[in-house]
Amino acid sequence: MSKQTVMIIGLGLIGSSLARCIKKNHPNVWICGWDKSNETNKTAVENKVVDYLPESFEKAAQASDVIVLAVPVNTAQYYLKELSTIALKKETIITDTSSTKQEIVCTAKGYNLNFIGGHPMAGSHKSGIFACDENLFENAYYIFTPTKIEQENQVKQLEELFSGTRAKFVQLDPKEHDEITGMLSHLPHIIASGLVNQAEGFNQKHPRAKQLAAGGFRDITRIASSDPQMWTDILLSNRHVLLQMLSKWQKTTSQLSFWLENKDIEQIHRFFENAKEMRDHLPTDEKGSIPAFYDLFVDVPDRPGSIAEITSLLAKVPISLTNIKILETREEIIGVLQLTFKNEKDLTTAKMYIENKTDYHCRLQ
Ligand SMILES: NC(=O)C1=CN([C@@H]2O[C@H](COP(=O)(O)OP(=O)(O)OC[C@H]3O[C@@H](n4cnc5c(N)ncnc54)[C@H](O)[C@@H]3O)[C@@H](O)[C@H]2O)C=CC1
Ligand SMILES: O=C(O)C(=O)Cc1ccc(O)cc1
Repeated sequence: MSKQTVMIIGLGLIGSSLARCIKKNHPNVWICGWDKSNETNKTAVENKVVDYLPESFEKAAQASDVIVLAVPVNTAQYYLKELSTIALKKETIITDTSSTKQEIVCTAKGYNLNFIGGHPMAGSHKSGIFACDENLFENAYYIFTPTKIEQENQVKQLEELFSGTRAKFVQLDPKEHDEITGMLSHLPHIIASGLVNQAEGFNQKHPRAKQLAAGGFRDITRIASSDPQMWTDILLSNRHVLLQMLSKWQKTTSQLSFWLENKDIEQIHRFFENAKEMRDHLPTDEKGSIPAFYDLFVDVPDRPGSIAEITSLLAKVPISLTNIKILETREEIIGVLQLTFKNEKDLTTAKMYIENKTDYHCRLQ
């Protein structure tokens, strides 16, 4: 029997990370990559993210057992149309990674394609192949949106193929998927970007504000650094759901204005109390739709080599440090080192190590 062939269209953050996950558990699967960017294609082959780049899109699609669309939402629609004109193998499964599901599932149905919508609910504000991370999906939810009972077996095949993601596979109806992600992912992106935009005007009037931006503002606006084109596509694709959510959000802000005008202490307190109650009971040990980022902030003193001291100290400990960033927020110190870990255990171990072996001050926010 010939090797199973998987074609991945779009080798950016999600496509390249998925390719690595497939290879991890299925080294014999033959992965063929297709991206519009020559540089990305070159990087993918050089780093063995994919096995080969075909010359003919049509021939590659015909030879594939699974085709993964890991391109922007609108582009995925275009590829469905292309694939509908090609005589694929009867059993070939087409899946995607798009952040919205109703539109694409409907398009695929229109073309009578053997399509199973997919959405790994993990990612990053980074994009492109250089952000490739084979641990990106670990413990995150990976949603499939099959629409026919007969697809059950094919969902199992995809789960097996993607088992290297170590994600938690779940199934949702496409409409429910878009409502949930609208609430938990798309609306938060709108609000985060709105806050940053509002602060931009404010900063012009108060130049020192930017320097002081830290803590809460930084935390809740991280996702505003995401790719603008990707989010334009997502919003337009889920516009019906988001229009309803934005209208509800407007009611929330009007309500707050009203309480403030009337100095309604009780209502304002209840507003924060409700939110705290809900937030405190969210699961914390999984990525889910609210990505878990385990950050440790270390105040770095004005001493040469202090950053190197911390990083070399952590290199001796078996923990997974996923990101290091230097934040300059206070004038009396060089800055604050933001260390991001994969999980809470690693964060706690690192904090203990730094506190035991140095005199640097560690904070969780
Ligand atoms: N970034 C994230 O955190 C997540 C993104 N998604 C979804 O996954 C999909 C891919 O997102 P990312 O990998 O983050 O984006 P990305 O920007 O990192 O990668 C997209 C890739 O598609 C390629 N591409 C664009 N147009 C193309 C075309 N016409 N033909 C071939 N290749 C083309 C680009 O060159 C790029 O390499 C999107 O639909 C996004 O909504 C899903 C979960 C998380
Ligand atoms: O970086 C973050 O916090 C994200 O929100 C990542 C993300 C982006 C798009 C998705 O469809 C799912 C997850």
